[in-house]
Amino acid sequence: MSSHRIAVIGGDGIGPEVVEAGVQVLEALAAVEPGLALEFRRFDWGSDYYRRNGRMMPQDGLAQLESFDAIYFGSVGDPELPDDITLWGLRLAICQRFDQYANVRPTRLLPGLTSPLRPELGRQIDWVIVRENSEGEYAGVGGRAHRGLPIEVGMDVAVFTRTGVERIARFACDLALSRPRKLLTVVTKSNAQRHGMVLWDEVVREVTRDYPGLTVDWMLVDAMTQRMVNKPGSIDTVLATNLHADILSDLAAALGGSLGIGSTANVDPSSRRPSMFEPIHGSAFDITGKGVANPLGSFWTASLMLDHLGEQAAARRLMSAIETVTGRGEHLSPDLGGAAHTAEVTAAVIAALEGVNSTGPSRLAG
Ligand SMILES: NC(=O)c1ccc[n+]([C@@H]2O[C@H](COP(=O)([O-])OP(=O)(O)OC[C@H]3O[C@@H](n4cnc5c(N)ncnc54)[C@H](O)[C@@H]3O)[C@@H](O)[C@H]2O)c1
Ligand SMILES: O=C(O)[C@H](O)[C@@H](O)C(=O)O
Ligand SMILES: [K+]
Ligand SMILES: [Mn+2]
Repeated sequence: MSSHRIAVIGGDGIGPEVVEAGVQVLEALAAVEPGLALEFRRFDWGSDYYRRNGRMMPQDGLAQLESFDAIYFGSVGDPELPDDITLWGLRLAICQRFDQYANVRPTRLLPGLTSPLRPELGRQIDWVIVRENSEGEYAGVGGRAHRGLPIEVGMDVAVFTRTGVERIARFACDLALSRPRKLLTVVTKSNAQRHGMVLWDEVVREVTRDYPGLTVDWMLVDAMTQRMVNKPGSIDTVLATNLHADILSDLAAALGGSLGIGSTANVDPSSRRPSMFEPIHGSAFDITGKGVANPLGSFWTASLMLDHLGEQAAARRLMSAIETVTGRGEHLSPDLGGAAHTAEVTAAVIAALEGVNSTGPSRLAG
């Protein structure tokens, strides 16, 4: 039985809190799931590492990660450091250099959770957002000049390449086709952005022609937000640019109950490099260190990681343990309207994994 080697990068803020909870859950899962073996190696990279070393990860950081089967990630971002330094120094450095160009963000209203939408609408949420994860508004192309002068300029150039659009469109079409509704909504803003977004439209349209079994519709990104709120049941798989999908997926997670449950897979579909799995939220400075961060997003992404590693039975078992806990509603964190701490939610999911009846908050609090 071969063991999956997982690089663990908790990062900053609540990242280490939810990722350590996730490692506990994965270790408990490996103990009960026949044939599942996981090996974890932790990397203390992030903002504290930056304060000590002047960089977010070592110079050979990517080389160190390359041999792992997957990366399990928390978040980056620190109140004392510029967000662009932290994000580009760690998360984007990994996503871009490992060419994890497909970012997959599922949202479903889990049993027992309450959507801020009316109940009949909330129940309809079952989406996967595919985020282009290598270029677009996050290409990193641009610059600053004439600093401090009245003519100072700052530019971020959104970059769309035929190759980049084509490969993510194919990925989204394949994913949409694998889901029962075979429905893809393509998000754009080609009314205002008349070069890159028009190329996006043209190339996506060409690719969708190869998928006659797929129903495809198109939305401008602003109107997409109201469709998510007003007609959630009309949406299944969504393809959007790097920035548009970043924004839409926080909205999606919130509509599904909380940003704390949003999960994501940063995938290199060629499998040449490890893919990276993380909750979609950030460092959450307002709750860091309080022990109340919702770990369910990091558990859900752990399930995505298992699925990616070919461990479908284990992935399903973890997901159903998460759903057992949300369905019972006894161990929900404050963002979901409960009072449970991270450790209690974690213990409840572990108990559900082991098939043990959870006996209530007091025992699990210990
Ligand atoms: N992928 C990443 O690592 C990533 C993602 C988003 C933001 N960030 C960074 O994180 C920092 C903070 O960003 P922000 O405040 O815009 O977004 P955020 O996601 O950190 O927090 C937004 C709000 O959601 C709440 N929240 C988030 N996750 C939660 C959880 N698991 N349980 C309960 N509540 C939760 C927070 O308490 C906060 O009120 C910034 O430095 C930003 O750059 C990093
Ligand atoms: O823009 C960012 O900070 C990141 O994309 C982050 O928000 C994410 O969703 O991963
Ligand atoms: K994150
Ligand atoms: Mn985001």
